[in-house]
Amino acid sequence: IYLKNFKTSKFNLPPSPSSLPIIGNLHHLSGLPHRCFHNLSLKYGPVMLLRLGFVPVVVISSSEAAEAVLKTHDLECCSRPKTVGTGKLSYGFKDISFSPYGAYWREMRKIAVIELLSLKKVQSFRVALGQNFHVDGFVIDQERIEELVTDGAIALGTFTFSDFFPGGAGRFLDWLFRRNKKINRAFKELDAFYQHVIDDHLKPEGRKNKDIVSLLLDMIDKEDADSFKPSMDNLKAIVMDVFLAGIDTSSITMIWAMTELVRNPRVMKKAQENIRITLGAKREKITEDDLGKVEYLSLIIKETFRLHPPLPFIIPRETMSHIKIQGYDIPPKTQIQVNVWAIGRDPKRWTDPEDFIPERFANSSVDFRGQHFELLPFGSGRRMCPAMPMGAATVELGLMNLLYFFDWGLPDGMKTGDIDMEEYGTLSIVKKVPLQLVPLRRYGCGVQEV
Ligand code: HEM
Repeated sequence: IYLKNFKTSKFNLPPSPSSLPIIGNLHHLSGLPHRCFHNLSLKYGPVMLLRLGFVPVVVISSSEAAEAVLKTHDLECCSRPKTVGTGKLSYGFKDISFSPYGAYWREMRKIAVIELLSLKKVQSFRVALGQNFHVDGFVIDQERIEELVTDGAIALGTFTFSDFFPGGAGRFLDWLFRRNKKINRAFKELDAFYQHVIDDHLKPEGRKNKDIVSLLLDMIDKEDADSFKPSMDNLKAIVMDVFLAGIDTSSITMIWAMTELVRNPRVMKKAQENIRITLGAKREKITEDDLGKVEYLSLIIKETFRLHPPLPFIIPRETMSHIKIQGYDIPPKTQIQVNVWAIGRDPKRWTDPEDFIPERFANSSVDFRGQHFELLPFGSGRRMCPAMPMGAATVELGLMNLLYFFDWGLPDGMKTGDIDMEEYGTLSIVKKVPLQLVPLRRYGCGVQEV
């Protein structure tokens, strides 16, 4: 498996006059791919070609090239490549995130945007999952649920040999090295969990809950012949999207935000002062009505998304026809990986790119809604995250609660310099060593030592 400078690839028309240097054998490249490709892009440019087996993969690492893919050529780049892992966990591409572009995806996405993921549904979604965590007799408890989110996200991002060597050879290697084992195990447990959630909703008292699952069950029951009728597999596939794409991404962002705040006491202090002054003393509760009130918190969230986008490569795209990106020819069926992590740390775009400085967004119109290609945590274009308002609101509400009600410190003997920043994961990137914080004082209704 070789990584080549894209300029030297056979896709480049007219052919590049330069020779065909091989940058390196993948075995010699160390670190997680988003970091590794960031370093390579600084040397070789923002558009690179990677060959994985028989599959050409183009890696994009600048805001200009990302704009060309996600805006100028959005329609030609809005399908998704199929992998064994995504196919298995999405019940044969019956979800929204991994289904190829076409009529089926359009139908599912419409339902998601109109019915399921609008901001007013945040509350009902939360209640639905909360109830189902604690049903007696079901082996999956809160702790296992948390692990399942991680295992599922890892299975989605796991590559098998068949993904890059289609046909018998790939299948044989997968069988030999048991590459599908983890994917199948995660699928089995997740499927049992979704089934349990559905069974619970089918009980008379469960149907009263107007949440994402009961909405889909209502659609299955509908007699109307003209409207789209999801199957049980559709339903489970969408619950998979919500469960893995939704929960994982928001919690990862909150953890990285708290990590950066503890490492940067000046920012933490300013954030808490801003939140407490804006919301007033003696609050018992902070709710959705408080969203958008604290300007400095919105800067912190942008800065967290810049340095730690939970999906460092947005979900991969696949070209559907021939396109040209910055003068390079890219044929159909090429996988495109947009490295938003690298774009967020591009030294040409950001001053002191590695430092956590929320103030860089003050007096700036740059936000994460898919119109500014230097900050793309939710992607952009037709396949952009349909739940962006819900995802951003969940992060803001979580942080506001943590920062208003508590002062935070590190466990005894630990200094800010000791906080481990290592990352871990395949599709979504989490903090490898769990963040440990100690609540020191409680605010609201009088200050108390904890
Ligand atoms: C902080 C929170 C979140 C982040 C950073 C995030 C990020 C993303 C990204 C980068 C994509 C791919 C976009 C592209 O290809 O251009 C995506 C797609 C998607 N996200 Fe999110 N997401 C978040 C929250 C959520 C939540 C809460 C849900 C569901 C409840 C959700 C459901 C989806 C779905 C269904 C897709 C696939 C869209 C499609 O392929 O048409 N996401 N998300």
